[in-house]
Amino acid sequence: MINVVTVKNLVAGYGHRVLIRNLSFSVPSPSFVAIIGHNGAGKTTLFRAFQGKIAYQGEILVQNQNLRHLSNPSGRGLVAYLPQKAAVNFPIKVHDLVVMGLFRKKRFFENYSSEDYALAARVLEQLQLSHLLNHDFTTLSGGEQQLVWLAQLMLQDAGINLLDEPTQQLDVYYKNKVFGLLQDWVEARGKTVLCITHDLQNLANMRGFLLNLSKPNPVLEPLSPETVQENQAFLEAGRQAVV
Ligand SMILES: Nc1ncnc2c1ncn2[C@@H]1O[C@H](COP(=O)(O)OP(=O)(O)OP(=O)(O)O)[C@@H](O)[C@H]1O
Repeated sequence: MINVVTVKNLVAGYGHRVLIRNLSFSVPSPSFVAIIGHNGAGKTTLFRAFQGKIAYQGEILVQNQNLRHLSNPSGRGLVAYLPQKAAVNFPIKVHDLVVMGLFRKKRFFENYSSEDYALAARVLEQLQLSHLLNHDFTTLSGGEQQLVWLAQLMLQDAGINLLDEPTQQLDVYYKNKVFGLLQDWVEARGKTVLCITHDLQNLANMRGFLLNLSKPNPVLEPLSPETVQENQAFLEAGRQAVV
């Protein structure tokens, strides 16, 4: 069987500070996986390991291929990453930013076609952002900017998507909408989404798994109202001392 994502005996951190201690889990089929835990538990650090941005021990396999030995996994459409905060400090129209999600299909300096822009417009429509298409990205609210980045990531069409708090700045309406869209994306398009989030109340009715990095031995737990409630209570009870 080809596992979509397998993490084996992962150890990662910064210098002498080990944040991820011997983490192993396996996602056997395209799934939604919520990654939860207290601030500083190592959630973003886990994604940094996936991107090869920090040294780690152990193995990370995507579709049974060792990420450590894969060159340019994002260029190959294997893994896409949506960071917690991405800044743009020059004027750019929303649709020009979103269309860049198609970079894999373009050669260097090749222009985006009207078909490319039509694809970008369709993703923006799914996110109910069509009215912002011609707006300057830098003038949008924080939540609107977050949705535009999500549109760009969806256009990348990668198999495995690492999303770092994609709903952090969204209002309650959009939080629900984005989690619903991610669920559709997994189930209708066969995408795998690893999603760091503090929005536990949105997870209770999702299908997939959660991974609580604050637990002493984190494992994939199937999402259900009961597991979400148990993990919420666990996190509310406070942090465990790190020995
Ligand atoms: N480059 C770095 N060098 C040293 N320590 C770092 C570095 N980056 C992050 N840390 C520390 O590692 C810890 C874990 O950071 P990480 O960003 O993985 O947490 P997180 O679980 O994503 O938290 P949050 O929910 O607040 O986003 C934090 O205490 C942070 O200060």
